[in-house]
Amino acid sequence: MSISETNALETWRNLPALQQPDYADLDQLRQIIEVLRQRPGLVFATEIERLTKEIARAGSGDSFVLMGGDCAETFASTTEAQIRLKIQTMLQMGVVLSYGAALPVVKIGRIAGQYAKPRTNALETREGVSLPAYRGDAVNGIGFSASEREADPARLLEMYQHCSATLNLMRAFTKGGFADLNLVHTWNEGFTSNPAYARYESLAADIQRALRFMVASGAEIDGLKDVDFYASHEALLLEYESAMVRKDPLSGQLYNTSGHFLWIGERTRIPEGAHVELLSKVRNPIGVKLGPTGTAEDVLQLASKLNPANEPGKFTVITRMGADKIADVLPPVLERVKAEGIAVTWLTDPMHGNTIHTSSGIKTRHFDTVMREVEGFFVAHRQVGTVAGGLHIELTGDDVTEVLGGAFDLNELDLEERYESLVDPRLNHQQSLEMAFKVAELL
Ligand SMILES: O=C[C@H](O)[C@H](O)COP(=O)(O)O
Ligand SMILES: C=C(OP(=O)(O)O)C(=O)O
Ligand SMILES: [Mn+2]
Repeated sequence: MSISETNALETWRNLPALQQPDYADLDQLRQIIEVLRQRPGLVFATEIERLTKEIARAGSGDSFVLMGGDCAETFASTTEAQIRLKIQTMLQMGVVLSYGAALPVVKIGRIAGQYAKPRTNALETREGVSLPAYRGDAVNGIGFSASEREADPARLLEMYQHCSATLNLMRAFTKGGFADLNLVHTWNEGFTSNPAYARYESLAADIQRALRFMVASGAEIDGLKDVDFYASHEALLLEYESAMVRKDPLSGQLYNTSGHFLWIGERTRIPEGAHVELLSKVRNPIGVKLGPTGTAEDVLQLASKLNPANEPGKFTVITRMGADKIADVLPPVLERVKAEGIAVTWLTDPMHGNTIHTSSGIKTRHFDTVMREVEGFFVAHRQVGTVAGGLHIELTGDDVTEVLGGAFDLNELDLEERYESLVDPRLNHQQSLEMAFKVAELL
């Protein structure tokens, strides 16, 4: 990029930037940012443009978006097994949703970049000692010591490497034959065998019968051998996100190559803030979270900054209002946005408005409450005549015990068994599949 193009990207620096790390060594930060600027982009313009078109289709009801993954990826979880199980879970959910609802499913991981977290409190206090809160592996360490909690710019480069390794595996899994629909029955391998998977097995058997029938009828089914799987994360760390912007040599347009889809969180989505400013400069499809205090006016202002041309697929709103509030808060927002003719693809995040703490202080959510928000989302859209475009959830492919309820009816004691998330509780593999079956019914 030329100097003037780089400067035009820097306007965010003059605006309020919330939730940024407090780096002690700014020289080191600048050096690392320079290195990142020289690194190859992680994702590519053609993939990003294809995703925008796919999200536009979801916005008009011709497909459905499934966006999911960890609340916070960690460097330690960049293992083949963990990445594979996460992708496998998403692929399985995609099959359940698309076969169940007869709709194509656009699969987008919260993956290969989801390493930075906004926090409610800047400090964490334990036994009278206060230290900076953990803000994700991209910023500092989870250990409760002053040195671990110090924001370290070198972690940005480390994150780039983890993203790159994750994307490499993701591309191999989804383009290298693993995602072949003919192998749909094998996707349960690696998960502990238990009766709750019977429903998936029987769906897989149906699909294979259908495929055999298609082959016998002479149909071309090569397209089933690989899938498009996209990467998304919250674009929180402005230094990193701006360092990953590249000019596409073919079109001359700017893309944030840190991920295909980027969203701005509930805490940082101020229309005149730095996050919106930076992301308004790139071609990527952009999402914003909208919590219970969000208004139609917020959506309209954000749309005019992030999608001034009103291009379908470019602007997504991810509502996370809480199961008890969605019925009151969402319909008026949908009415007004519809009346103004603004192109929005609407997703539901039924996790973040429904976080609770158990009596022993564990952060969790209940599967039934989460499902109630999903139902409220479908009801609101049906009522207003807008399109419920997809689902945004926190999940893992591992058999963790972080969310209450589900087919095994996990209780508060179970949460102590296998709680691994460093920030928010995730649906485990079986709860994720269960949700996919339930959402397929709603569709
Ligand atoms: O993932 C979302 C937020 O980072 C998270 O919910 C904030 O959690 P906190 O309230 O524990 O800071
Ligand atoms: C921080 C998150 O959500 P929100 O901005 O909606 O609170 C998240 O998705 O992890
Ligand atoms: Mn979260």
